[in-house]
Amino acid sequence: MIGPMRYISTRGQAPVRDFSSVLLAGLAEDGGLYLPESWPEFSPQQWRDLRGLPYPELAARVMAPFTAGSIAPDVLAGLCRDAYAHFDHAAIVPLTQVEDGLFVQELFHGPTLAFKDMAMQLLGRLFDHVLTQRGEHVTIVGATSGDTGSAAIEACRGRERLRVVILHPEGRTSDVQRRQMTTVLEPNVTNLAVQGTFDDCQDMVKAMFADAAFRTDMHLSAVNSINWARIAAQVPYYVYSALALGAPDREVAFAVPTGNFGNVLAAWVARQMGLPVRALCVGSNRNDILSRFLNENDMSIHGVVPSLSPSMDIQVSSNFERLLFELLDRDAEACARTMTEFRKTGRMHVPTPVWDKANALFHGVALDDDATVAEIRRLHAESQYMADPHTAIGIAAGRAFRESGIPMVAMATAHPAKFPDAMEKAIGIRPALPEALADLFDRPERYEVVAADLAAIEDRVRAAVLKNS
Ligand SMILES: Cc1ncc(COP(=O)(O)O)c(C=O)c1O
Ligand SMILES: N[C@@H](CCOP(=O)(O)O)C(=O)O
Repeated sequence: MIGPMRYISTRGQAPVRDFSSVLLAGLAEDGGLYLPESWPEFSPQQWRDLRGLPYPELAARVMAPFTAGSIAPDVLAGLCRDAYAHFDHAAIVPLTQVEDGLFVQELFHGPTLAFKDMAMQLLGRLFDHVLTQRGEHVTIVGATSGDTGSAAIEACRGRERLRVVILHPEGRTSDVQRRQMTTVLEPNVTNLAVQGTFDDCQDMVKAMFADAAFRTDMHLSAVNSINWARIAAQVPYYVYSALALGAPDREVAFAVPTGNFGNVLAAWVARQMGLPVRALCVGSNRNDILSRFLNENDMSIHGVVPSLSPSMDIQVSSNFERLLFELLDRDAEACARTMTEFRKTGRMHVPTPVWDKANALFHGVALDDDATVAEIRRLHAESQYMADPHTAIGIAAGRAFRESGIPMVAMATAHPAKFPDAMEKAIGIRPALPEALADLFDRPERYEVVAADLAAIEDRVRAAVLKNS
């Protein structure tokens, strides 16, 4: 019997909540991010008992401590079965070996061809379940650099209790990514192309949450990884691959192409739960703030530059705050102070003992576009593996820190067909979209271009709510 899980904010000034309330709240009222009051731990035998389970069942068992007190275990198991029923691979998250000691775990077998479906397909169903129980509606506002948006739209389209407004940076996603969002014409879906970067979109979302009256009136909720439920739903695939490679009786390491720090944070959560994780390798593109932090203790914002891996064109990685809170021994005041200072000055430099703690586990590697192209080419030639630009960066990061006897699992976060221009540049092949998306470029699009201006964006959200009331 598991006790109810309670959630606290990284900034210490928001109400303590249960899982369902955290799901609906998204961001904490003090601007912080929710995380569990204490970390649930699995014993080695409890890990072993999960070996060989079908993915949906494993996911429900791994997530159960996080939803305890809010969602009954059999309900969660049913939602997980439903969420992963239409993935196009029997294993859901298949594992492939590409080199000696180096494995790739494919997380892109869901409907929008990116790892975001792993959490979002479940979140759509969790929202429906909790909102139906409470007789409520919410307005989801989300920021995307390309993949979160389409996964959220796909998971929420047509759901009666949800309206979804997605902000993407105009002209900074791939055409496939944009069309996956803008060709969905259900009335509960609104797409805004913001004249700015992903960081501007994310700042607009956070500013809407900080506008207390607007937040309450619009019943705002979030599907970005600022929402704890997103992180919780990303933990199980790390468990799945670790168990397949010998955990808990053998250590494993993970390599994760990183932008908003949500995916790699989920791996860190698995470690907090007792999974033997030796190392976490963070791959960045030329927007290399995270690898600069890990290598030089320099988290200074340089401005976002477009790259061949647009989903990682990010400088302010929201989820780093959850790690920082832990690195600061859960001192919420210090965490709030550090984050406020970071946003004011654009720089963060943490005390050396804190930085050392991060470095004991995390390693950072940055690849520019030329190195990314070279890595895609190398993988294709030497391992006959077709990696999209994000995945290639993760694999390169993993190779840089591979240790003998410790399997390194690199996360394949998107299908190469989402980035045909980059793939053509690297290997001369434009990977075809799967059948379900074959006519994507013939479908009509609907979106509005807006300035990165809070009042203008709040107006569009109000209009979307009115349309769907
Ligand atoms: C394909 C792809 N890879 C990697 C990332 C980075 O993941 P995270 O933001 O969780 O660090 C993203 C965006 O989030 C993505 O869409
Ligand atoms: N790369 C993401 C950016 C948002 O990340 P999230 O995990 O916080 O939703 C995207 O593709 O939109």
